[in-house]
Amino acid sequence: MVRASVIGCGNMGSALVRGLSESGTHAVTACDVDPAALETVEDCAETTTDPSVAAEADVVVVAIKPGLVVDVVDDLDLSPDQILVSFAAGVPTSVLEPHTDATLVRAMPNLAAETQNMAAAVTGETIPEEVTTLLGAVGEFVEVEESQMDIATAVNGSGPAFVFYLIGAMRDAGVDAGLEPDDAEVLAAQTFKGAAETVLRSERSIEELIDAVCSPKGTTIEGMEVLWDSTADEAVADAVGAAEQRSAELAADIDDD
Ligand SMILES: NC(=O)C1=CN([C@@H]2O[C@H](COP(=O)(O)OP(=O)(O)OC[C@H]3O[C@@H](n4cnc5c(N)ncnc54)[C@H](O)[C@@H]3O)[C@@H](O)[C@H]2O)C=CC1
Ligand SMILES: O=C(O)[C@@H]1CCC=N1
Repeated sequence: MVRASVIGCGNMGSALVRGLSESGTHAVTACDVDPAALETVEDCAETTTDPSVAAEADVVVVAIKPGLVVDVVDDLDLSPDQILVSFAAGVPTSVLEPHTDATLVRAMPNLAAETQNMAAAVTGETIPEEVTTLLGAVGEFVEVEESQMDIATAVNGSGPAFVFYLIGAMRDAGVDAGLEPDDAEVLAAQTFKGAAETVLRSERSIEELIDAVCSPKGTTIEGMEVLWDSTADEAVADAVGAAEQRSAELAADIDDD
């Protein structure tokens, strides 16, 4: 079994550890300097506060804040037969490459790794099979150019927060009109989940799917007219654009250091 380690078991790293544990595809070592972070994953992985133990894995994933990742990678001292996967937002491959002898892959994951529903973007000249296997074990991934990583970071890395917001808005509308909060949350969240699954599985375009929900003179078309007349799409585009810009700024900050 491939040995994988996850260094940094905060929000993102712990989600990956839990998802990988559920998949059963890897022997996982979870590493964090904070024992409290390790407690959250102690049921699903070997845990250690010692990075040199995590550095023995075949695939080493670093889920460390962007400003710390270079120093952490430097200290790992990995060998050319190992693979290093960086999840750090806004940290270009060119910045990390001089600090490791391992095959380096930059990826942008998201929190849904935990439920094996992650959407990830991955970039690199050739993506080793060990990495596609790992990412595939916890969701779907697409290969992109490194120049597309800032926008991918916004769409799929930050994206879950934007979708949580939209689910909350749908829930609140239901509650305001008389649904119980718990019921409204289930209905809103399951509707997003079902709609997303439909988009992924269907041959039909999003426009065709909208059309399929809109019965002639029915309820949905009334709501869609409101959305089409609104600037909701612009607000979503602005949110994605702001996150993309911040990803590019992180890269510039790291270049300045
Ligand atoms: N939170 C998210 O949804 C996503 C985060 N990312 C990226 O993942 C990385 C981590 O983000 P979060 O999990 O949100 O941060 P976080 O702050 O929740 O977790 C970072 C963890 O790293 C640990 N850590 C710090 N220094 C360490 C060291 N030297 N050795 C071992 N562990 C160390 C901290 O104790 C903490 O538990 C960032 O680079 C971020 O850009 C990427 C996609 C999604
Ligand atoms: O907000 C952030 O910077 C990280 C990267 C993508 C999601 N969370």
